Amino acid sequence: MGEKTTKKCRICLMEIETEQFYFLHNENKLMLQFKLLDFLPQLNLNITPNPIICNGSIIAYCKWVYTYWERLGVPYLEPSIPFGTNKDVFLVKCSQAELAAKQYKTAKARGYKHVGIFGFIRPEYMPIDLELLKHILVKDFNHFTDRGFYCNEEIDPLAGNLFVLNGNRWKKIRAKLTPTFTSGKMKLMFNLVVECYEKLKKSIDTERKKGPVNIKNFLEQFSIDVIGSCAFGLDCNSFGETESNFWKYSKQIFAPTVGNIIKSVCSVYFRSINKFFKWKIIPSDVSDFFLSVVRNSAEYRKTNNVVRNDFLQILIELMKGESGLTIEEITAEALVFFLAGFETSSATLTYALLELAAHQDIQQKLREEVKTVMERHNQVMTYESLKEMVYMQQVFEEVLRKYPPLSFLNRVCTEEYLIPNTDITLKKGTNVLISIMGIHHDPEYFPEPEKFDPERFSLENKQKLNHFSYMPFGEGPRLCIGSRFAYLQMRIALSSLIQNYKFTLNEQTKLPMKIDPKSLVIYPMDPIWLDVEKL
Ligand code: HEM
Repeated sequence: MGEKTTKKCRICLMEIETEQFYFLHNENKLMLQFKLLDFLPQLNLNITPNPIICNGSIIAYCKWVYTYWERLGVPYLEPSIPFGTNKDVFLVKCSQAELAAKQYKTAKARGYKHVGIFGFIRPEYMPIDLELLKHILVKDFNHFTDRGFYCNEEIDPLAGNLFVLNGNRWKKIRAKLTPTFTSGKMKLMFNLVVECYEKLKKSIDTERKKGPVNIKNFLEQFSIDVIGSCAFGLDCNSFGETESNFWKYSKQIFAPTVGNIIKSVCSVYFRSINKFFKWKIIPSDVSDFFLSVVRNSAEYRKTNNVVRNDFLQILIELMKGESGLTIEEITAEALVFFLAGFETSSATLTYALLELAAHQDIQQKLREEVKTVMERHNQVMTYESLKEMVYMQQVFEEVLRKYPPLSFLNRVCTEEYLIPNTDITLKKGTNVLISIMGIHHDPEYFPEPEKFDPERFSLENKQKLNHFSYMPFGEGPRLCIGSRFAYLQMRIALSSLIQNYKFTLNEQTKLPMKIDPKSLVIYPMDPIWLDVEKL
């Protein structure tokens, strides 16, 4: 065994083995270290602390921080040292989505219009009142332009993507990418998605003969194929026997390893730690893989005069001209289309099939609509024919209400902000958390929220909805850029599946379904087993 290296704690001056540094060392001390890293450069103090004073002062410091919202006059939820109000997420008892929804529900039940919470020792603000939401997301957007994630484009170029970028950098890239998602561009990608669906169908056909199908896996593979084809110009062969590199590296980004979890937590709550250690969000081998895929595809297309109707082609075009994007920038965007689009779309399709299997009457009604529209179009599926499937849209809207894949929105206060109709000022740097799941499950807006009922989104009922009570794709200038594409692939898959197969719940499916507490997107923890009968 090699020699163990040690590191000296900068607060209590103890020697600790490097690999155990984060885990065995007292968490509280670590928290204070984190916080001091934020403040030390500004204070310019020469501190020589000792362990006993350190422990006591940490607790005192946390207690003082936890009076933050009280001092500001904002009602708050009771925190505990050192997790703040995030304890259940950290003990992996529930997902961040469920916790935020619970916090929303508690605050609403107490009649609060907004509530203060704490991510460790960082105060976070959660608006409850829909008018406040409207201000933060739309009317006063210039005070909340960023999500507040850490990103260092110099050492981690692929992390500098649309989802993470801040301020003017975000504005510039968003303006360049917006034309990528027009209806015209979506139409051009239609056939690429249909090709991926054909592979899904073939593979479901083989699998269903063997017994119940774990539908979640199949829809994941379909989504990977779609985005691999459209954003990277690749045939990912996710349904193949051997594991493709694309599948392997993609999974690596989402893997809930201890390292990934620490980095993600720090990138939201302790940004200065990421800055200090120069941590990369995207591991080097993953970055190298995606960069080489995009570089090779771009060069191949240029040399062989190949033009393909996909995102990559549009991104390659954006490299032209003086202010054109670099190869790193276009790779970062192709990658974010994948990261933001893969699990969200596959989770929505999975929940749709789960609900349809549990509600045979809704499944049959949807099948009849698909058949009628297909007959009207001589059995030819087109971009336009899919849009005629009004009930299917209602089904998706209800699925996205009940299971919003990205179930909370992040913003950070980028300029001091006077909360409307109060004398309370939010400080620059305050994190804002909006619980979409909480709002979508609020009986004031959606009576009997646990009931799956696509009629909520009939033309007539939709008109009665408060716009800000339903936002599965977010709201304001930072809303999801890829919703059209998500709908394109989801409509193609669902209409074809429903036309060809009947889905029923298999007894192996555990209900009520549990959400994976380690996943950021609300994702089923266990497989969803369905019996699939060919029609
Ligand atoms: C059912 C599928 C999807 C859902 C529910 C969803 C939901 C969301 C939500 C809630 C946000 C945050 C919006 C906000 O902060 O206001 C977001 C942002 C984003 N989404 Fe999606 N999304 C989906 C599919 C996709 C797809 C397919 C793509 C790309 C091809 C995509 C690309 C993005 C990007 C790039 C952002 C960041 C936008 C920005 O900050 O300017 N999403 N999405």
